[in-house]
Amino acid sequence: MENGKKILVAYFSASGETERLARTIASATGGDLFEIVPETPYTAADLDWNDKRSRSSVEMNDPASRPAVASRVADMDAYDAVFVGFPIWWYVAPTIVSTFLEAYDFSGKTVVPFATSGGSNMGGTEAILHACCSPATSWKPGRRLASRASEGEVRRWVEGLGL
Ligand SMILES: Cc1cc2nc3c(=O)[nH]c(=O)nc-3n(C[C@H](O)[C@H](O)[C@H](O)COP(=O)(O)O)c2cc1C
Repeated sequence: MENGKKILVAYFSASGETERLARTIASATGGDLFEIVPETPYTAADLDWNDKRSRSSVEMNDPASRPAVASRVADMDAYDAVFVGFPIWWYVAPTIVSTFLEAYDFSGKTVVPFATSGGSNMGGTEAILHACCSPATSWKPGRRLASRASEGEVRRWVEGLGL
């Protein structure tokens, strides 16, 4: 960023919408991108919310589920602020986002959640995700944005965060 803060934009995206927004945030902040890639990719059948037995339904019915992530951020220590993006699944973040947050120590860093969705807002997801981080994390209120939000809209939001 212009103030010299190093930004990471980490995101999970099953069908590309959150990835699009993550790229806009990275471009607006000069941040690095990191994709939270599942060790086992989600198939279309896995994402079927009409099927109670689909992988996403089973995982989201079990808040303790922690789907494995395929790789780690090489140098998390280098970052001052980490944006963490995801699609809203069943009104909250996919549990793989908890896997990601629990794998690092965010003490002294700022974490900013963001999401895309079919219309739902962040809802109760911030409390769930905040609890995955050390109490010494500076947590900023997150935001649901359109996946096609403009760089100007993203910049106005980021400026208001006071990073
Ligand atoms: C399993 C599943 C559950 C979803 N639940 C919700 C929901 O509760 N509310 C909502 O507005 N959208 C919901 N959606 C829609 C996604 O949040 C939306 O399509 C999102 O932009 C997809 O992002 P992605 O392409 O980065 O994966 C759900 C999608 C899936 C696959």
